[in-house]
Amino acid sequence: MEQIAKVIVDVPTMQTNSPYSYLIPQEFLNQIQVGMRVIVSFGKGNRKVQGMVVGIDDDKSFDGKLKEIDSIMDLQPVLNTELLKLSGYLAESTFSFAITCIQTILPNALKVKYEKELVPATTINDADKAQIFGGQKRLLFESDQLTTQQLSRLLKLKKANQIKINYLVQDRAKAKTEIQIKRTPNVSFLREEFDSIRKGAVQQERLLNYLVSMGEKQVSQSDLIEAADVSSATIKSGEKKKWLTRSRVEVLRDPFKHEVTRTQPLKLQPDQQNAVDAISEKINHSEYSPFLLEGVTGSGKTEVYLQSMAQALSENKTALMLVPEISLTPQMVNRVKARFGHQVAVLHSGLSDGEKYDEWRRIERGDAKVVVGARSAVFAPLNNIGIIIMDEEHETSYKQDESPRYHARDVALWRGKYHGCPVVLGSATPSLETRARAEKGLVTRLLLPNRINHQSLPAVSVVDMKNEISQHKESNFSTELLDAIKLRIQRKEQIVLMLNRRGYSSFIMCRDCGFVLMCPNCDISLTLHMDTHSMKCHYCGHEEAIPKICPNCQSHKIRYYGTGTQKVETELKELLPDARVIRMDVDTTRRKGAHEKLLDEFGNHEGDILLGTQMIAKGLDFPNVTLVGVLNADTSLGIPDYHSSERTFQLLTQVSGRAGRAEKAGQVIIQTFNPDHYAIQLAKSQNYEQFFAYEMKIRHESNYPPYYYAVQITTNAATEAEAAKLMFKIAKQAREVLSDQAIVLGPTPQTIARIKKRYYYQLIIKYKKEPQLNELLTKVLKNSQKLGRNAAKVSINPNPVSFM
Ligand SMILES: Nc1ncnc2c1ncn2[C@@H]1O[C@H](COP(=O)(O)OP(=O)(O)OP(=O)(O)O)[C@@H](O)[C@H]1O
Ligand SMILES: [Zn+2]
Ligand SMILES: [Zn+2]
Repeated sequence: MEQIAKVIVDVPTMQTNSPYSYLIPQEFLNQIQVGMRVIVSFGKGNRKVQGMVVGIDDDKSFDGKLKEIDSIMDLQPVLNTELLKLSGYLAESTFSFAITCIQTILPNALKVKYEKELVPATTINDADKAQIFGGQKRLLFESDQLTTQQLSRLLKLKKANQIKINYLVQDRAKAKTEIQIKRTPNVSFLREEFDSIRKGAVQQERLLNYLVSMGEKQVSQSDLIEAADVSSATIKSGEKKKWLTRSRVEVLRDPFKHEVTRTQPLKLQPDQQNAVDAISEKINHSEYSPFLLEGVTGSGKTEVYLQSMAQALSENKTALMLVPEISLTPQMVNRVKARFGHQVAVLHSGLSDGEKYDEWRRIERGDAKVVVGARSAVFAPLNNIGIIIMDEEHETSYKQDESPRYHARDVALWRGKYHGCPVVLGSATPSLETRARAEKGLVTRLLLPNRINHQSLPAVSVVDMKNEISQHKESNFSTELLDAIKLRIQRKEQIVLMLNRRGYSSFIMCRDCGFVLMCPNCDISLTLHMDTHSMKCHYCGHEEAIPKICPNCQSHKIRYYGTGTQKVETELKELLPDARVIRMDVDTTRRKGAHEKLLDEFGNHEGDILLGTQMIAKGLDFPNVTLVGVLNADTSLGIPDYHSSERTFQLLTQVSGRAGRAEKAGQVIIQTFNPDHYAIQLAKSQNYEQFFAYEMKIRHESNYPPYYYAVQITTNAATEAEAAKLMFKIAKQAREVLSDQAIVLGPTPQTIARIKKRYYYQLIIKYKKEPQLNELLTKVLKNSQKLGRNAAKVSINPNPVSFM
């Protein structure tokens, strides 16, 4: 009998999206399984490539001559049937390569070449053990060093669980340790030292000042450098003079690893109970059912998630919970851990490959029954899923913006169908798509219309900054907001201030000639970073020094523009010298765990004001916060995209929801130049339903999603002409197959027309039903690949979250 394996080869082209057939060698008959990786010869040159077995046929009818599989890479499947099927769905629905989709699902540790070792299990018999291990405890598994006979033998032993295989993943995480500083306990000695330093040694003076006031706690050297504004050389000389001691200390790598105090389920409010009951019924009946949990901010959605997950566990099933960006939601992760303890696996980008792989294995083995993670956690290898939850389902970070361009919501729904389980999409401001699907009855709506304990939503007022500006110029703070801040500080309450920075950044401009410093590789201005004292490009990473004179006209009046958080912080310190400000933005949260640390400080009331960018809008639950201020509501409105009103409304509602969540009532002040805009007016009344109705009307009138589907086609090339030429050709092909109902926008250059020295053109197709479209797009991709490496490239983005 002959067996034929269907193999997806690691040669990313559209042509290789269908599996290739390979003969299974006699030695591997009935040994090779679907989901194992193999080595095969590919193409005319018989290049050795990796491949994934996606099917096995006992069919002998094949009469052509087939190549044999060369070798195997795994002794057991690394992907199960479900995840393999899912990779197929991904490839098809996102116009991506099958192999890229498989790799997206596999953890990194399995992608790169890691060493594997074999160890005998207790069940192995002595003869086998002696023969294979020859008295050694372990054996490196290098399949290219072994004969097919040897491999076949190992496969059999593995199948009988007589050997075990370990992946020796090198931990690639850096920064496991840091240098910490402790001052000498002898403070009077420090005071005397002021006299001994030579005049003008300002750094040493600053260091002494800092040491005298820092207290007994240990601080990291890098924090000290920043806080005291001294160099590491000064610290070293301080060590020589016995002012301080330095030591290397191990720091926690996983910010979520620390133990959390366990919590018990709360007694549910009636609305919460209804929601949990409806979800539990579907869990118990193993029934696929999409839910929209629409609950105002502070209505207790999290408790509904937790108790629904508990229901799944009690039915011996598992639970998957997705959150927008894990580093931004430490509070949520802690709540899940506090309820489910060691059964929880957390997948986040802060983990090293090794740690991720460990968590992945824990999930696969069934040791972790609850998984919390951001977008890619939707591929967690859970078996027997009883519930899938997607918190803040409207967040755009759920959509991946590189290939495969999937939306985690679609994948969650696919897996929900596969496992027969409820999928709960939760939000205070659902995406229009999801809310519209609920309207059509495709999604069941569960409502939490009230805050816990019937605390009212905070009162929101809108301040027209046009009036303010004419009165007292350039300040970021209106009189109303400033007075409100002072009042809270007096009352020892806390304040959250948000600076809306989407589409807006701090740049440098010459006041004499208007020159703006641009990235040499991209069509975008460079952003000023005070912490590194440099100008950076957010797209390609280009970095250069801050110019002191204008490169264009040599004027010295080159100035810093844009309302950066640092600038606001400086102004706050001038206006309210006694207020303690905690600043949270990309600069202060770059280091691992920094985000959580700052939030902890704020939670412990070590700061009065939490000042930050969008990252502070989500999910924070601090009972002492009674005032939320939005400094500039408009910047996200100004973006020429059909989503901008929706984004602005969502953001304002989310951030407003941070105020008055416990006993004390909350207040929100929104500063804007567009006080009459509907997104701002409706955010003021925090009326999601009204916003939904109004925005749907606008989308209907202008033929936008969710009334239409959309697909974005992009070309890029080394010259603008090439990118445009290919785009126009595709547009022509598209117009030939599309019906009259479809609407084609473009071709146009993209908003940022040049990135990393390549030019971008795009075409948007809005459509309702176009049976020929998918086929055309697949063909376009195939053709573009024949053009070769340096030619113009095409990419396709189905249902883009933005048209820009
Ligand atoms: N049944 C309950 N009894 C008492 N307190 C509750 C109950 N349910 C939730 N809470 C508390 O109410 C507060 C708000 O709940 P939670 O943070 O879950 O709201 P949310 O709907 O997720 O809000 P947001 O959308 O703003 O993040 C939390 O401090 C939570 O512990
Ligand atoms: Zn750049
Ligand atoms: Zn100039």
